[in-house]
Amino acid sequence: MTVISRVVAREIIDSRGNPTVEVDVELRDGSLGRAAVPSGASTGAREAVELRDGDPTRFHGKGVRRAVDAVNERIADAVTGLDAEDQAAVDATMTELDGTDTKSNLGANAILGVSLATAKAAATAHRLPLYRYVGGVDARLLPVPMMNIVNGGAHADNPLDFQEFMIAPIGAGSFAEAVRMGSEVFHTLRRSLLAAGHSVNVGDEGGFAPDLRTAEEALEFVVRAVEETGYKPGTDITLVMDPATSEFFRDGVYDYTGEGVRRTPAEHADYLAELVDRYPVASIEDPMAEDDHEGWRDLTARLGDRCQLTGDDVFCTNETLLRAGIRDGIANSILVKVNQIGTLTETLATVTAAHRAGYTVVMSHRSGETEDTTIADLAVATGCGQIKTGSLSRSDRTAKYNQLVRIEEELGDRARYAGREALGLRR
Ligand SMILES: O=C(O)[C@@H](CO)OP(=O)(O)O
Ligand SMILES: [Mg+2]
Repeated sequence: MTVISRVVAREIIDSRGNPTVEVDVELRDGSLGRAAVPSGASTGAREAVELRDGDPTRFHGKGVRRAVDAVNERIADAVTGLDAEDQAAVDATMTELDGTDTKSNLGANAILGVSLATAKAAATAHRLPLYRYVGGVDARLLPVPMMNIVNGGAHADNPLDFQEFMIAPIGAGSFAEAVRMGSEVFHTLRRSLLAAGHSVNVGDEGGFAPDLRTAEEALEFVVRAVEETGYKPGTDITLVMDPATSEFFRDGVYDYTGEGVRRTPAEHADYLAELVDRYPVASIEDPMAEDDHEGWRDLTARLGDRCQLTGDDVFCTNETLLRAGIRDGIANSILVKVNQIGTLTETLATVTAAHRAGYTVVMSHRSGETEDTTIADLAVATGCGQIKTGSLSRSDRTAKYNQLVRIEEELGDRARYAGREALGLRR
């Protein structure tokens, strides 16, 4: 009874006020799956293509009517009658219909909406929560949240060159406790920023966007907020950064425009190593730019045994790019974003390839999000042990944290909180 009987897409609004695709997949037994598609701002060059209309008279050219039409007029016909339980077949049907390597024909936003809604519909038909339908009986590991409390880069209009400064409550006893700890630090930070005369307006992912210039200034504020809240930096709560360096790697140098400094790849690596020495930073995402493979290799050899180095733009959740990186000694971890690759099947294949190679996996949101909480379930389903889904002040972000609180409650005694081991932390 898990045969797909109806597929409908529509244009909805995301957390930045931009249009995005939402898809309903209905099965013959009446089960409904609904999924909304996220969207990035600092995107990797090799991500699957998000189809936008380019018509300046609607949504300043950002409309997704073409992607919605692709679902309603082409994908719906192709997948109606297929078994929603056969996720791989549904996803393969769409990628074949698309016919390109980048999903630029139908749009990765169109394809992903159908892919995720199909899984959700099948889960509903089986009366299973999504995390258990996808992950099976062993899906009971709650991820360490990486909570983004200071925003910069492409996600805010302050001068900070680095995009994200996060806290990860590795010492919590449960996910709910991790959320409480994060929320407490968030409010302490708010007070101390205000006391120092800074704005406490927030950026795209809900972290504060104060007028700071250097990573050191941001890290000082965050470490102090952790301490003032009563937690031990590095033990109870560790720090995570996403400098999103592809955004400021130009002509072979790292161009810190906010700070007013240009660093060669070697100087930039020295700088990151210094930050790791001076602050309890356990994980850095995109420390090197997507095109700076040499820099990536050198940094991995230099810092990889004491810091999680997570590839976002460099891998784009793409199994082929990941395998090349594994072969070349790039990174020791991968950020996984469903819309970078465009189907659930390919996402899961990338997670499996990473785990087989001993790479850690961080499930991630995009800077443009909706109330959809699929990634919370996927973090538990894959047992990856880490999720990055923004701050504690916007519903598009808290929706994921709250879903994980519910999952933990539902699992009861079976739930385990990933804790410090999830980041590959041995020290
Ligand atoms: O760089 C990132 O990791 C993401 C999410 O935080 O940002 P965006 O969705 O803008 O690519
Ligand atoms: Mg990133």
